[in-house]
Amino acid sequence: MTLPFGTRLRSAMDERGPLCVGVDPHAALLDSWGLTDDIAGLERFTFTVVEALADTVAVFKPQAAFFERFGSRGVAVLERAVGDLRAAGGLVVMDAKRGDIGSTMAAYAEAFLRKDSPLFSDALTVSPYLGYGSLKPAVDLARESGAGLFVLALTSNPEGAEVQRAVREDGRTIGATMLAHLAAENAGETPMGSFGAVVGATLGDLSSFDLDINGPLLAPGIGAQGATPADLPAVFGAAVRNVVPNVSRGVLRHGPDVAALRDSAHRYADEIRAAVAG
Ligand SMILES: O=c1ccn([C@@H]2O[C@H](COP(=O)(O)O)[C@@H](O)[C@H]2O)c(=O)[nH]1
Repeated sequence: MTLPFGTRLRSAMDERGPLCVGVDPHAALLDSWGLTDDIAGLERFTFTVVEALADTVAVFKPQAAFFERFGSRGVAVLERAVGDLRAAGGLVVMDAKRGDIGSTMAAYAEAFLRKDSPLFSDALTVSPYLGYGSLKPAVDLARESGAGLFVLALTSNPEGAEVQRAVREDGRTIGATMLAHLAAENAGETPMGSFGAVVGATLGDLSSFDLDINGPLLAPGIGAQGATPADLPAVFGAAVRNVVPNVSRGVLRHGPDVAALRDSAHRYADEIRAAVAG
């Protein structure tokens, strides 16, 4: 029987360190690695990351858009990468940010969260901006498959505030409302639930939000977007223990040298561990 995502995530971060590396084959990164911006370049980039990091990093977050831009052949590379990363013991959070009316959401959920799907991932990022309830098919299938979700709550980009900090009639912000839904989803789970929030590491002091959702907080924004591991305690407060810090370009820019990629990931993991232990 598959253990729930929250349980597997806690073990993976305890064993391999609290780091999520993004697999984001930007055209600019392919170029800086001396690769062509085509399927051959995509494959070389992706499987170099797999070779360098699959056996040492806890969590990987492939950004689906960078594979989808090459059509079906790009998606085939993504499928193989997900399989290889999982086979080497890494957890895969598919960053596809899916969200739609419930009946369509059920199909998105099948694509990423049904155990025999070619793109089955340990967790999926989802957008709740068609209403949190529209995510129910994904919540239900994730529970059945032992997978997880990361719901966009307080994103790392400055534009997110106009939606996520908007205040509802009951006085709560939209972001706080999403966090409350997730806390309800995770109630009573140990060591933590499987339903996480995306909360940017770039956002400064978040003490006005209740981040205690008893679930993981996926924190993009470290490295290229300007946040650092040392910022994490001030941003997340007591919830820092449940933070899954993501670094994409900050690690990937060290390729294509396999040893340099590994060194960079280990440095980030060490810095994050020190900051969290603080
Ligand atoms: O709020 C969000 C949600 C997702 N992302 C994604 O994370 C990575 C960040 O990449 P860096 O190179 O480390 O900046 C990327 O895939 C984004 O789409 C985010 O940045 N913010």
